[in-house]
Amino acid sequence: MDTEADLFYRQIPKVELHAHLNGSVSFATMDKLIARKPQLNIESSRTAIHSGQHRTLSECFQVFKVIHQLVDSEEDILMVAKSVIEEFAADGVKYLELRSTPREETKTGLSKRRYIETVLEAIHQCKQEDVDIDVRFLVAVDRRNGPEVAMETVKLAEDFMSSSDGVVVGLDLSGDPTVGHGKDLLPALQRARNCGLKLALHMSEIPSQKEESELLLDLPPDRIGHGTFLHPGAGGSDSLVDKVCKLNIPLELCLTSNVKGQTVPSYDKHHFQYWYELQHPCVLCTDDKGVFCTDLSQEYHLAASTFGLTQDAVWSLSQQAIQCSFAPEAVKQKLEQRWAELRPHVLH
Ligand SMILES: CNc1ncnc2c1ncn2[C@@H]1O[C@H](COP(=O)(O)O)[C@@H](O)[C@H]1O
Ligand SMILES: [Zn+2]
Repeated sequence: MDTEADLFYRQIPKVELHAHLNGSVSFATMDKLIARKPQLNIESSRTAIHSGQHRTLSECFQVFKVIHQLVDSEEDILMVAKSVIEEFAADGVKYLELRSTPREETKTGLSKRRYIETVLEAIHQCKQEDVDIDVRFLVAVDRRNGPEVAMETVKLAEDFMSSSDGVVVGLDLSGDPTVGHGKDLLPALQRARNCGLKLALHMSEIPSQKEESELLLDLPPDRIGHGTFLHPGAGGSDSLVDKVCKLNIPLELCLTSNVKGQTVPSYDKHHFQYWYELQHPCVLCTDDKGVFCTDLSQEYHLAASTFGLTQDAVWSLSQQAIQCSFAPEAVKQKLEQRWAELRPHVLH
């Protein structure tokens, strides 16, 4: 273990822009949830993919189903959200955009509105407790649930955008990419865009989504999640790459998630290299730090060691992420200032 290098990656201030709440639950929190619900008889080995292990992407979605059984009440969501925020802060994340799919649970009387309110309450409590991190929220649309639910979710997000004091900033499109087609969700996404919600869309996470990505890019999104198969070398096209470049749409890249989920064969084949060489804005993210057993420091470390990035380059990468966030300009400026102050303490 190279502990000095580990320290460097932990010490750099970081911005996390792609983190699914229920995929980010740590082992420690998972153990608490399992102990709360012994009747479910769930083993902790079913809620995470450990080092060296791989799963197909569809197996990853089975893992989320298990986690959703464990997180099904206001009490659970509050605990999970608070712990996840504290863990990101402890890892040196200064600005976090958390995303989550509002769920209704008849068993516990949870409504989608209460779901979002509870996440916002967790964010509020962390702020009150002076946890050193600025947290915003993206309401997530699970593509599997179809156009009506997507529209209903957008309307909820709209309500919260105006009532949450700037905490709800955007909309995420995620869920199993093999299910449904983005064209059916365009009216909902268009509406979200028109009312001022920022769009962070999972795109081309699997090879068969070329046509869908063309359509989604015409919205256009404000950020792209993964984009693994956009470029010609991966079966995408020049036209897709040209659109992304012309519109300068940042990519959220999640190395461990893609390798463990087997959409990328190995770290050195990750599309980070392609886009980084084009000098396109790339933001390293964790996706699901709990499920994939990682954290943001580790993702920076992995990118640096795989692609030979200098400490200066790593610093620039983390700093550039500020401008890719959905934070208001004043917050971005404060973060830039923070980075400038910390630089001499971290870079030698
Ligand atoms: C691995 N790649 C991925 N691709 C697509 N969607 C993903 C994902 N990882 C997570 N999610 C989405 O996030 C949900 C879990 O968090 P929340 O319950 O919303 O907090 C999953 O059910 C899925 O919809
Ligand atoms: Zn994701």
